[in-house]
This record gives sequence, C-alpha cells and structure tokens, in this order.
Amino acid sequence: MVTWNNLDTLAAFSKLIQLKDCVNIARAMTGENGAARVKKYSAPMAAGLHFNYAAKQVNDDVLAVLAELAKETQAIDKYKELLSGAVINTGEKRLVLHQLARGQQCDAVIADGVDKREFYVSQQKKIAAFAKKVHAGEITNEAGEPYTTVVQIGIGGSDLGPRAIYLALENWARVHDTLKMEAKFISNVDPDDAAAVLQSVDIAHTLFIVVSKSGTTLETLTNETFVKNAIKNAGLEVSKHMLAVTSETSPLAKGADYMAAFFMDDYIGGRYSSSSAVGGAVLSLAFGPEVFADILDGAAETDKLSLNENILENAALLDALIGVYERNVQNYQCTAVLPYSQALSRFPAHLQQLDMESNGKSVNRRGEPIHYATGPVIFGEPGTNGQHSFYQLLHQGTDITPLQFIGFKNSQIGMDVTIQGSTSQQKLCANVVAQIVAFACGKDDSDNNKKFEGGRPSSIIIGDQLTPAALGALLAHFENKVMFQGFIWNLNSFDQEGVQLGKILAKRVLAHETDGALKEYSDLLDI
Ligand SMILES: O=P(O)(O)OC[C@H]1O[C@H](O)[C@H](O)[C@@H](O)[C@@H]1O
Repeated sequence: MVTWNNLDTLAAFSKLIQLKDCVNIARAMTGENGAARVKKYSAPMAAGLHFNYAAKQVNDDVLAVLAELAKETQAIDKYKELLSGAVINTGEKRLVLHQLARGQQCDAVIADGVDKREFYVSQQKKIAAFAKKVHAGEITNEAGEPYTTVVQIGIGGSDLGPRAIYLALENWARVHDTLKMEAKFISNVDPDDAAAVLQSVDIAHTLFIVVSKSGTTLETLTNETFVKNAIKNAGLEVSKHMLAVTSETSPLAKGADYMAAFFMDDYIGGRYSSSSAVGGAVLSLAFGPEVFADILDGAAETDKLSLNENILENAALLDALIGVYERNVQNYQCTAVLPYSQALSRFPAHLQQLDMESNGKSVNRRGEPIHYATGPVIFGEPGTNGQHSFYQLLHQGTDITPLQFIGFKNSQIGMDVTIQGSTSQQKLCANVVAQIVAFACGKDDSDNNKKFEGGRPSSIIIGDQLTPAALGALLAHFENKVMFQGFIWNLNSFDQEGVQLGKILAKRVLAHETDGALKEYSDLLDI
C-alpha cells in the first residue's frame, strides 16, 4: 500500500533543505572537476539517448538525499499502482492508462469489463488498416482519387502533442521515403486559423480528422462546422472527407457524417494522449503505421526504464527529483526547454501543456491547500534562435532559470555546408556546448555590464539523431518526469479544473449575461 503525504512533512525534504546552495556550479564545472562531472553525471535513456546532468546544482550528497526522497515518497510504487490500474486521477475518479497504449509494463488492466491494453491495441490496428488502405488508394475520394493531405482539427492535448511530433518527424520521413501524406492542424477558434489552413489545401484530396476526447470542446466543434461548410461549398461529401477520434461515450461518437471513427477513453488524459488514437490517426496517415509503432516502442522503453528503483539509472525520476530540488529548495520559478533541433520547434509548446496543466496546482490529492511551490513555468524555443532572443535574461537577468537542453549529433536531412572550417551541424552542436558552460561557469569582467555570474543550472538530453524511437523516448521521458513530480508534490497531475472558469465566463459573454468588468470588456471588443 502506498501512502500520500505532503512534501513538507517528509524527513528527506527536511534534509534536502539543509543542502540549499551546497553546490557552486561555476566552481564545480571549471577545469578537471567539470570534465569529471560531465563523464560521471550521465544517465542512460531509451532509444540510445542520454540525460547528462553535470551542470545541474547537484553533488553526491544531494543525489543521496534525492534517492531518499524517491524512497520516502514511494515514487516507483506509485508508478506501479498507476500502471496496474489504480484510480490515480482522484479529482475525476479515473484510471491513468496512457502508458498502456504503448506497452504492457504490469499485469493486465481490466476496467469497465474491458482489457484496456487489448482495446488500445485494437484501435491502433484499425487505424493502421485504414491508413494502409488510404495509402494504397483503396480508400479514395468521390472521384476515385487518392488523398494527399490530412488535417487534424483539435485543441490542447488533441493538437499540441501530435503537431509537435508531426513537425519533429516530417523531414526525417521525407528523407526515409515514408512521408505518405502532408499533415496540417487547425486548433484556434480564431477563424483565420481554419480559413488559412483551408486555403492552403486542396479540399478534394484532403482527409479531416476531428479529434476531441470529450467531444464537447467548443473550439473544435466550431472548427468542425467551419470545415464541413467548406467541404459542402466545394460540392463534396462530408462523409468522404471527415473522420473522428474521440471516446466511445462522447457526443462525437454518434456523429453520422464520418467515414471512420477511432476511439480512446477517459483513462488517457488529453496532454498524455499522443500515444493513443489522438496521435495515432494523424501520424499513421502522415508517416505510415510502422513509424507510429516505432514512436510507441521508444516510449515503451522509457516506461520500462522508469520502473528502475535506482535513481541514477532512471532518468525520468532523476530529472523529476532534481526539478523538485530546484523548485522547492533553490526556489527557481521557471524551466526553459531549449532543443538544438529545428524539428523540435513545437516541442516546448507541448511540454508547456504537459507540465503546467498537470502540476500547476495549489491543492493536494485530497483537495487540501498546500504550502510549497509546485510546477514551474515552462517556456522555450529552439536554439540557436533563442540565443538571439531571450538568452540575455537567462545569462544576466536577476532570476535563475534552470535550462533543459536537447541536442543531436546528426541532422535529419543531412544536407549541410562548410563555412569557416565547420559544418552547420557542428556550429549548432558547438553552440549548445558553449551555452552549457557559459551558463554554468560565467565570466568575470571589470566591466559589470559584461560580467556573467554563472551558476545557472542546466541538463542536456543527447542523442545520435531525432528518429521516431528517439522522439517517443523523449515524449515519455517528460510525461514520466511530470508524473513523478506530481507524486512527490502529492498532486493529482491528471485533472485540469483550472481551465474551466474561463470557459464558463466566455459562454456568459456570448449569451450577453454580463455585468461589471465582463460587460465593459465585452463592449470594448464589440461582442
Ligand atoms: O480532446 P478534448 O476533449 O477536445 O480536449 C481538449 C483540451 O481542452 C481542455 O480544455 C483541456 O484543458 C485540455 O487538457 C484538453 O486537451
């Protein structure tokens, strides 16, 4: 049996507080010490990736107490409970089964009389068969012509993860001759979003997937109607151009106009749903089902590694624990995600939802207020672009922001140019190396304006190349990190009540049931 306790009641946490500022990163990372740390402080991840935390503000003492914290919070036991079908999502009284969509790590989970692994796999198989028929020209449009484009209509978890993954692998797929269909995404209720995408595709050769777990999200339903109108106005049949991904109990599941429908369920939260039909449909159509299966394999390997009790061999848990040390002992408020990979351009946006919607909470699992900091603010941009934008504040601003770098030895496309003795890929990698050391060690200068304090912690995830399996491993690493942090903070990381109030007020505004500030702002915007 696991027990759930607030962080500030734990013996290991009291010990950890004593270790505040015990590591001077600049000193630790300078000279031979630094070289030794880079070699030593590295944990293996799935798909050949590595989590290097040499430039984090930790030493063996901190790591030892973090191991105690993992034990005291029963982080691995809680993960095992989650995997075996416990009601971990206490707020909504739901199981949490996204890992099950990519592999069986524990005994079978039977819920509502159904073997859930069986259910998720059967949906993946249905999607694979459908995608293959589309690719083979066996499923065609009204004129018997093949589809060339797929457009996902969804928002939040029904958009961000699948979009980030598509963009991450689009070039890889092109090079490996497995880009079967171009994918586009409509998410915003801003009419310009749907209009711009519709103007950029040939509707006659496009499949639109309406993706909404609940089937009630206003933005998505609005965009569905927007697209249906466009299909009809083009003289085409909706049932030849639209499919749905939803849960079997949602209003969308009853839709008569879809050429096919694929299902997930309430046990897979939106921001964790890329591994389900939510990601599976668009990604299998775009890249082929084999590529989607490779993504799931990388994620499943991460899920397995995340079971390791030894925190030094469990990168997701270690990353989570270091994050707690930074947030609750060092009092850092943000984390920047900085992939040195253009392909990961939308990955920080996905992590924003994953992390901030999961752990942006002020009450514990029992609904009681807690008195310690929880999830950090997440933001990020690919390097080197970020260097020419917000790195100034990261280097010399008054706040310290922990940094999560991601870098790959090889590019995806392989085209390159040598200028001044180095390739672009070498320049990219040189920049991430330089940044880690610049942030950690800083630089003294008699001119304060040019002085770098250093002491700015970072870690880097390193891989050979951003492949489907590596991406799956990355995706699951962060999902599991967020899950472990939720366990340590004693949060329910799987509901999101904080998004409701705005939706309710927006409805009131649209119904003109407003007064006070709501009315004044409504008038300002001519609603
Ligand atoms: O997939 P849907 O049910 O349409 O939900 C889409 C999104 O909207 C909600 O408001 C939540 O904030 C998200 O967690 C969710 O991913």
